Amino acid sequence: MTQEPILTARGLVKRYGRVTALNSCDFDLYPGEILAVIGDNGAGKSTLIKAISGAVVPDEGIIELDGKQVLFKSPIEAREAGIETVYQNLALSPALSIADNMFLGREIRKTGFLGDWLRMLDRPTMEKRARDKLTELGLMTIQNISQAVETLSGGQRQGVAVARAAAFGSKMVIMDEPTAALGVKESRRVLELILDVKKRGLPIVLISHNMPHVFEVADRIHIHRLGRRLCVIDPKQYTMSDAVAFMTGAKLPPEAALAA
Ligand SMILES: Nc1ncnc2c1ncn2[C@@H]1O[C@H](COP(=O)(O)OP(=O)(O)OP(=O)(O)O)[C@@H](O)[C@H]1O
Repeated sequence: MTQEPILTARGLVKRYGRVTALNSCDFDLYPGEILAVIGDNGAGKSTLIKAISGAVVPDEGIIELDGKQVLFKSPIEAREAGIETVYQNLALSPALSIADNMFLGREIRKTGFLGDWLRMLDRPTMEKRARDKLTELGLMTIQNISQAVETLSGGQRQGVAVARAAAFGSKMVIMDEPTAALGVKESRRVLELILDVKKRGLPIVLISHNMPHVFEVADRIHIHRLGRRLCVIDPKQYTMSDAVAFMTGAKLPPEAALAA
């Protein structure tokens, strides 16, 4: 890779009592790429993602965003720095509308007294921005912006969560198992959405156990094993069974992948 990474991590360590969830873990995300993170259950993928997104503060190690060292003490700090995460449980409020969900926690207030003092929301602006973003991502065909999220299908909800992340993530978007709870058709739509987000220039970290999905969309695959990055592979040069063999320790990755 000739470009500089957007985000790098070196030597991350996170211990939970006697369990070492991250054991001197390195990580690199480059501009414009979809980087999949795969690994066995308990390998430490979620902990790595939490360290990058501010949900967990590592005990040791360095994270740099755009070449500057960062230490996020909360997900809000990571969000403010441009790192958006779509969690498995989506963190949407079912009873609220699509527009309200898109702006959850970052509502736009009316200007002047009404907003500053009465905390009144600028709903028309929020609805317009939500509509624009969903249209841009090809999601407006299925949704009415003031519809409650609880009336949407799983795939549509995932769409709202991804659109929200794409709308606010200025540096990168992290997606934790975005297709895990979805049917075949809905998964397809979400994969297309991920590719759309990439086309718009945002790099994506995709954590997934679904090998066909990973091999379909990823530019590079970070294989995580025993709390650290074992290797990074190009999905065009390896098969799914190679990836699983590296992940489980059945086969050692070649030197070139280890150095990646
Ligand atoms: N909050 C916590 N308290 C104690 N131990 C934890 C905590 N979070 C994670 N761990 C432990 O850290 C290790 C790594 O867990 P992590 O969830 O990061 O793995 P993972 O690769 O995401 O697994 P999975 O694919 O099953 O979600 C595991 O042994 C897990 O039990």
